[in-house]
Amino acid sequence: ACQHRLWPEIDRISMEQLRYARLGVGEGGWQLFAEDGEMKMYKREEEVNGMVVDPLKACHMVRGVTGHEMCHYFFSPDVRMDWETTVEQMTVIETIAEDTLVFLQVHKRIWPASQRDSLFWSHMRQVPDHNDRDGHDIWIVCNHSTENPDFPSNNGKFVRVTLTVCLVCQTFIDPPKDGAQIVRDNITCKITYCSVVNPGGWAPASVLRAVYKREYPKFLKRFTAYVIDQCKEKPIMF
Ligand SMILES: O=S(=O)(CCO)c1ccc(-c2ccc(C3CCCC3)c([C@@H]3C[C@@H]3c3ccccn3)c2)cc1
Repeated sequence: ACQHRLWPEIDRISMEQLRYARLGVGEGGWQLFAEDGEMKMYKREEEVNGMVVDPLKACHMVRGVTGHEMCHYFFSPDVRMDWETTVEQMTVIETIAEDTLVFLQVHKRIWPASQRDSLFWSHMRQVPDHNDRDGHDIWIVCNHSTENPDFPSNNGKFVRVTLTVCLVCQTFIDPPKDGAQIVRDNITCKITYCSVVNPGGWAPASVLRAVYKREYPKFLKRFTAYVIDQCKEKPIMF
């Protein structure tokens, strides 16, 4: 992967997104728009050329899974269609490395907007976390739009969205008493999910904002429930 032409961009954007995810929501005009238990969703209202591109930042605490497990299932193409209900087709068009893939996805049409597709590299990485006492690393998956001459955007069929998404997960362990073995009940995963999606072509602001408001909470709740369900009978992947 390190000699691939995209590697410098992949490395830079992934680390930028890690820093961005770890910034609090105290400053920068974030407004809380959805809450569900431990999950808090914030957005900023932004438009580019009259198109809604509202950045999103979601913070969540999930008990019983590790950050490695959360990122593993988010990254894996094999299980994508099991939890990602807003995607109609998903293809891996390039394998840059075992932790770096290029996806082409066709998203379900959201009336009255025209149907969208997305083409993005996806990179998973473990990052040592210096200021974390119990020494558990941070896992990140970063998805960022890219181009590929074999799959030109606006090929007449779909409008190509551009996106930058990151899932940053940190594992916290509440060690059991008397040195007993760690079980899932002793584990909590702190998730920060950030996303900026540019619709790539005009769509009514009111429709897009309603879609964002409805779809993001559903998406994150469904994904985290899926990971909990997949992991509960399996050995812990730290
Ligand atoms: O986290 S991921 O990388 C997981 C891999 O699939 C990812 C998540 C979401 C998208 C996405 C793509 C298109 C659209 C819209 C834009 C105009 C018409 C379609 C949206 C809007 C934000 C709303 C939305 C949010 C969540 C789920 C579906 N819809 C989101 C892409 C990738």
